[in-house]
Amino acid sequence: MTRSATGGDQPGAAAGPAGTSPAQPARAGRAPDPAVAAVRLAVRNAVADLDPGELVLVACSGGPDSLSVAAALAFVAPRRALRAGLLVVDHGWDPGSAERARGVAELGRVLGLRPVEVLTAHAPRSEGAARDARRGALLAAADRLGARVVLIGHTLDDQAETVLLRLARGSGARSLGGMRPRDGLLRRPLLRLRRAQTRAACLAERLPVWDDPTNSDPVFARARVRHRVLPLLEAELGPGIAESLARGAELLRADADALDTAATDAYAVTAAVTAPGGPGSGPRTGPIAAAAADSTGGEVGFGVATLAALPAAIRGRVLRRAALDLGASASALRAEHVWAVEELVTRWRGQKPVPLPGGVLARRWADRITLTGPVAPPWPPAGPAGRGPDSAAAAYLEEDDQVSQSTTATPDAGSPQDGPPVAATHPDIDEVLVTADEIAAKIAELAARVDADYAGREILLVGVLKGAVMVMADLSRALTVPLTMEFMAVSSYGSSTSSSGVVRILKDLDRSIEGRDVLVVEDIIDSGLTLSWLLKNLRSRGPASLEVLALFRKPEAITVDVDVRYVGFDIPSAFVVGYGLDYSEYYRTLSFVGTLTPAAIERRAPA
Ligand SMILES: O=P(O)(O)OC[C@H]1O[C@H](OP(=O)(O)OP(=O)(O)O)[C@H](O)[C@@H]1O
Ligand code: HPA
Repeated sequence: MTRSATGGDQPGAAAGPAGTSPAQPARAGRAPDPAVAAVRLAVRNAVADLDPGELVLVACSGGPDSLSVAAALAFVAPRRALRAGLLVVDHGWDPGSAERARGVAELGRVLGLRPVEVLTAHAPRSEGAARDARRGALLAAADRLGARVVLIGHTLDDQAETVLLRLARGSGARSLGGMRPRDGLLRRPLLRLRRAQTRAACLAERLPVWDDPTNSDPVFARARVRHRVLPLLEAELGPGIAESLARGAELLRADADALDTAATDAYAVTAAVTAPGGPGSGPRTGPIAAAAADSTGGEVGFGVATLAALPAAIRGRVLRRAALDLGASASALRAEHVWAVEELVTRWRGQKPVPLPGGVLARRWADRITLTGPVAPPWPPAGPAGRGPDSAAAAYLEEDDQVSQSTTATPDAGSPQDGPPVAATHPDIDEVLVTADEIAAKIAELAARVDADYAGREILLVGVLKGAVMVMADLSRALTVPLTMEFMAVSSYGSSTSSSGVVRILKDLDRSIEGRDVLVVEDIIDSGLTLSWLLKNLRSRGPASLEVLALFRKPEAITVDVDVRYVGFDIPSAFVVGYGLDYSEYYRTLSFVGTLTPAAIERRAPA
C-alpha cells in the first residue's frame, strides 16, 4: 500500500510476492472495509503504549494473517509517528522459499515499511524447530535494529488450535492459557480476530496473499487439528468452538497469572535459599545457578508443615519454581516430577530422593524438604573430571543403587563435534528436554517391564539403525531375559523434505525371524511412517510375536496408527537430537536429548 498525498490508506501498485499480481488501488476515499478496520484497530491497540519515533516490526510470511497486520501497521504507524518495518523469515524448506521471501520483502517496501529484511533461519522440517528458529531470528533482528515491538499475526483460530493441542497433551492452566498477547518483544494483535477476517482484509486491500502449503499438510498435527478436528467438533458440538477455546484460554491465563503471583509471594516467605558455594561446579541455569555458575549446586529448603498448609495449586508452583531456580529446564520438568516431590509432603512413606531434570534432587529429611542443585560441571568441562559420568547422576547412584547402571556404562565415544557424551549440555543445544539420568531411569523401567512380559521366553531384539543404536546398547544390557540381536537399516525416500512412508531396506536382517518373539527397538516415532512400513514388512516374515519399544514418541506428529507396546517419553513435536538422534549425522553421541540452537541448525544444515 502506498501513502497518498493526503495520508490516506489506499493500496498502491504493489509488486506482490514472486509470481503474484500487483495490488491495485481500492476504495479510495471510502470508509475501510470492516475487516480492514478491525485489523487496524487491533494493531492500533497493540502499539498504543509506544512513544513517537519508536520502531515497530511486523513478522510477515506473506500469508493473509501477517500480511493484514503489515498493511494495518503501514496505515497506523505514520498516524502515531511510529517507525514501522518488516521482517520475513526464510526457513529454506523448499527451493522457491528464498524468492518468495524476497517477494514479500518487496511488498513490504511498497507498503512503505522500512527497514525491510529477509532473515535466513534454516530449520529442520518440524513445526517446533521452525518456531524456535523463527523466534530466535526475529528477536535477534529486533535487538539489532533497536525495535520496541515485533508484531506476529496469530489469530483466534491459531489460539484455538494451540489450546486443543495442549489439551490433548495434558497441560496445566499456564499452558492452556495459550499464546500471550504480549510475550517480551513479541505482540499478537489478532488473538481476538478470526482467520477469515484477515483474509477478507487482504482481499479488500487487493493484497496478494500466499497460502503456505504446510498449513494444510496432514503431516503436521496443527494442520490436522485445523482441517479435521476443529471442523468435526463444530459439526458435532455446534458452531463457536474456536471462540470458546480462545475465551477459555483467556480466562485461564488470568487465573494462571493470579496463581503465579500468589506462588511468587509464597516462595518468598517459605523458601530458605542457600546460594551455591564451594569449589568445582554448579547448576547451569536459573537464578541460583546464575548467581554462582562456577560453584557447587545450591539448595532450596522448606518446612514440611509450611508446604502442607499451602493450597495444592500454590504448593506445586512453589516446588516447580525451586526446581527451575536450581537449573531444571522448564520443558523437561513435567507435572509428574512435581507430583512426586509433593508426595514427599502429602504422602510421606519413606520415599527415596526424587530425581528431577537437570540433576536436581528433592528429598525429605524429618520435617524438611530440600531441593539440591546439580554438582555437574558446567560446559565446557574444566578438565578430565568433566569426562566422567554426569556427576549429578553419580551422586544419585551413590544413594540409590537400584538405578540402572547404564547411567555409568554409557560409552565415552564423544566426537569432537558433539563434546563428551556424558556432559549435561552442549553449546549447540538450546534446551535439554530429557536428561541422561532420566533416560537411564526410563531404560531401567522399560527393561523391567519387558523382562516381566517375556519371562520364560527368548527375545529377538531388532534395532533400527542408526538412531536406535544407543537404546539397543543400553536396553539390551539392562534386560535379564535371554536375547539375541539383529539390526536393520532403512531409509525413507521420496521428496527430500518429507517422508513418503515408502522405505528402502539399506541393510536387511541377517537371519530369519520366523517363529521368534521379535521386539523392534526404535529411538523415535515421529510421523510413524517408518515404523508402520517396517512392521508390515516384518509381520510378513512370520514371527511368533511382534512388538515395538520406542524411547521417544511425538504424539502431535504421528500420522499413521502404529501399535507401540513400550514408549519411553512422549515429547513435543520439536526436532530433537542426542542419544542416537542426529541432525545431518551429528549429535548422536550426546547422552541427553534436546533441541538445537538456531545457530547450530544453520551451521549444520545439509549442504
Ligand atoms: O516416524 P518417522 O517420521 O518415520 O521417523 C522415525 C524414524 O526417523 C529416524 O530415522 P532416520 O531416517 O532419521 O535415520 P537414522 O536412524 O539413521 O538417523 C528414527 O530413527 C526413526 O527410524
Ligand atoms: N530428530 C532426529 N531424527 C528424527 C527426528 C528428530 O526429532 N524425528 C524423526 N527422525
